[in-house]
Amino acid sequence: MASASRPIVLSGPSGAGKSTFLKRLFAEYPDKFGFSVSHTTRAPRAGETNGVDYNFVTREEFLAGVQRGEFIEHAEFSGNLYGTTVQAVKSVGDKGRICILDIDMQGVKLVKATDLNPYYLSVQPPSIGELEKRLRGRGTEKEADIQGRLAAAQGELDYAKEEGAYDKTIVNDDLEAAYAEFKAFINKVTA
Ligand SMILES: Nc1ncnc2c1ncn2[C@@H]1O[C@H](COP(=O)(O)OP(=O)(O)OP(=O)(O)O)[C@@H](O)[C@H]1O
Repeated sequence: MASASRPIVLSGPSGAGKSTFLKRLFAEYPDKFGFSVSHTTRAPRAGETNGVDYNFVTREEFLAGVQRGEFIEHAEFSGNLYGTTVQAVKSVGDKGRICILDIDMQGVKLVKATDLNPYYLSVQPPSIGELEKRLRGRGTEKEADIQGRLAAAQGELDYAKEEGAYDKTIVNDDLEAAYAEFKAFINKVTA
């Protein structure tokens, strides 16, 4: 299989800079990457298209897929099921794009149990103190939520230290330098 079709898993603590990197990457390469389309049992909202915004399915269809082992992960939020199938990730590659999965450590472990064979990339803050500063600076979370993210961050960093957990780790200290390192890795594995 051509290496260009292997997905890329991007992980690391909340606030480490994953979205910042991806925003820049997608702006630089608008046609090269894509995200998988999730499945959901919630009803489509006005303007949403099946297969584009979500794969809209019934609860029965969703649960049958789970039974068949088709989902990488799934969860229930306010009465509706949401999840990602292995096929949804493969479909991105079938359309000639490289699928990027922006997921946490639990997600990484689940992806490792599939046959997707992605590259695993960890983005890390220079320190927990700096991470806290950035999360506060972002201003998108309430105090309790920030504490939860900081508590989870240590677990993410410990997991990343395990042998073979990631193919590459980038410490996002100076943004320009870190983004350059990120881009170089992506370009190398998608060349
Ligand atoms: N190198 C950097 N130096 C200073 N601030 C940064 C740097 N990289 C990112 N930031 C800022 O830190 C905050 C967190 O970054 P970002 O939202 O990209 O994190 P994330 O890993 O995507 O988090 P989440 O998993 O919660 O989506 C943002 O406000 C961003 O602008």
